[in-house]
Amino acid sequence: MASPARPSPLPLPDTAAGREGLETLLARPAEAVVGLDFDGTLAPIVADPDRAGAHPDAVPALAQLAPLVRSVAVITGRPAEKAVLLGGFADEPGLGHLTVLGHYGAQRWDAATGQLHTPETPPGLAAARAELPAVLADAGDPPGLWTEDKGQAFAVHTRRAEDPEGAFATLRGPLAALAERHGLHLEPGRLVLEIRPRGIDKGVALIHYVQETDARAVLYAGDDLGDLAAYEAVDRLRGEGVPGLLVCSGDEVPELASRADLVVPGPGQVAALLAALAETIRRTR
Ligand SMILES: O=P(O)(O)OC[C@H]1O[C@H](O[C@H]2O[C@H](CO)[C@@H](O)[C@H](O)[C@H]2O)[C@H](O)[C@@H](O)[C@@H]1O
Repeated sequence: MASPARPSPLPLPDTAAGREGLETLLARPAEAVVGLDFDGTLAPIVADPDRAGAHPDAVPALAQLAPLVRSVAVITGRPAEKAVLLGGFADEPGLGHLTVLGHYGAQRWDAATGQLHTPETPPGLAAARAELPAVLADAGDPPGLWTEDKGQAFAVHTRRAEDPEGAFATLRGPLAALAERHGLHLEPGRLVLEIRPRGIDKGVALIHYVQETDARAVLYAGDDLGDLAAYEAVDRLRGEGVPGLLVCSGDEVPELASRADLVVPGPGQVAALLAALAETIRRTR
């Protein structure tokens, strides 16, 4: 397949598989799905999760790219409605067909209908939440913790603790045991330990979305451990003949960065990549 000419801002992936994924996306954009994580990928990491917002270049870049590809999905650990709000995704020209898969794919919001589909609250969550204060107290109640109640899940943040890394390490085992006792899953992330339902992850969500849209190429960008399942899904899709490009936003999580085809410094450069993709597709079609 002939490679379309690329303008200089479009970086070249480090791997042959990534280059094939990029070339396929550029050659047949109308068959491609773009999947994007929110925090750390579209939105810079900040101390207060309620004050996270999309990078100023992210939504304009997405709005340029979305009409040129088959579909764009934001796949996030956030509740979908929270990501829509923080991202400013609703009523955005160009994003009329955006899908936001929240709670690692358990929940779905579609811009086209404005409808939000939320599953039943998982059994065990209320009991785990009630037990949390005792678990934190037994672990010495590290000062400066903040618990985010997400409805279908809850997350203990250590970013604003006196010793963020130390508190994370101290709490990981006890919170894993709490999740286990209640049939739930512990999802570790960037200075956050989240207790959420089992049975769904970003990989399952991405595979379903690619199947639903009958896509023949995929780009996925993420920054954290919760994105590893989506990376594994792209590997599986490649094995089934669907080329893919794995992008990592920043290198704070080596488990992810080491598996990426392309590492960019952060959300500003993810936005620049999306804009460069849109520009290249427009120039070469
Ligand atoms: O799947 P994502 O979209 O990446 O969401 C993962 C978690 O992101 C949020 O926490 C992270 O971002 C915060 C704001 O920048 C930061 O303060 C925190 O340290 C990060 O872990 C969010 O608060 C969680 O609910 C998401 O699960």
